[in-house]
Amino acid sequence: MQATSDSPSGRLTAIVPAAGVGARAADGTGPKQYRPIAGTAMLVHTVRALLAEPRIDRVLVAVAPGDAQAANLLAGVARVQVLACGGATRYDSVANALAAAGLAGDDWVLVHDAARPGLPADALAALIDACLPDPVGGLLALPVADTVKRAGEGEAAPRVEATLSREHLWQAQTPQMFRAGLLSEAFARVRARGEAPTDEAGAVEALGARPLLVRGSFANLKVTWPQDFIWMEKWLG
Ligand SMILES: Nc1ccn([C@@H]2O[C@H](COP(=O)(O)OP(=O)(O)OP(=O)(O)O)[C@@H](O)[C@H]2O)c(=O)n1
Ligand SMILES: C[C@](O)(CO)[C@H](O)COP(=O)(O)O
Repeated sequence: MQATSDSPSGRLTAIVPAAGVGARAADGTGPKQYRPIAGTAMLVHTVRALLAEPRIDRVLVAVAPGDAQAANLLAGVARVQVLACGGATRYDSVANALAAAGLAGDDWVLVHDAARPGLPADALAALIDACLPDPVGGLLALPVADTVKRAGEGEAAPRVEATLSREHLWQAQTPQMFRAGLLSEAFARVRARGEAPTDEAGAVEALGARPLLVRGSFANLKVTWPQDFIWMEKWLG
């Protein structure tokens, strides 16, 4: 499956992985990206946040094969295309969408989780401003603010095994923005090693490159647990 593109080289394409099942947020109503938040499906909030940025030329939404919900929700929305190319992991879904996107090596790709509907416009603009002149690209992230504990393994009631230093630690968010050529090369490298990194920066790091860390926002929370919906409802409502 190939996404149609009239983008000249150097343009910016967003890829939204939306093929997860949302096991940690499960409430029996299906994948979390379709659950309403303030009356609108999570995925629609996420796509709107990306479309509000004029430098994004098009948004490719990667859904599981056979999933018709995204296509129904986004039918007729300009600059949006739904691709039934989702895979077994987030990495597979993004890699499949990138392969289908038909991009030139120096086109930019901005990958953003469907599960982060609260992306603020200023954080997205700051990421693009920082990455466009950069040779590597980068990601939104937040410096770790809390004391970090490591728990012991296999315990019914987890107990602290160690307190770790939080110095220099950041929590990765999305979007993550890289040139299509660099990201394809990075994905090929990790695939050859039999790895499936949990974010795009992790793949780029495997090439020895050092992505930029651009300060994100708490509002850009990844909706993961049932209680995250309550907070996101307040932010988006
Ligand atoms: N095979 C997969 C798994 C995840 N994702 C997407 O990757 C993003 C981040 O993943 P996560 O929040 O972990 O979502 P789920 O995998 O759906 O959640 P869970 O791990 O709780 O099942 C989500 O937008 C999700 O839809 C995807 O496109 N393809
Ligand atoms: C990419 C990501 O949002 C960065 O924090 C995160 O890793 C995705 O979540 P997953 O649970 O690893 O799919």
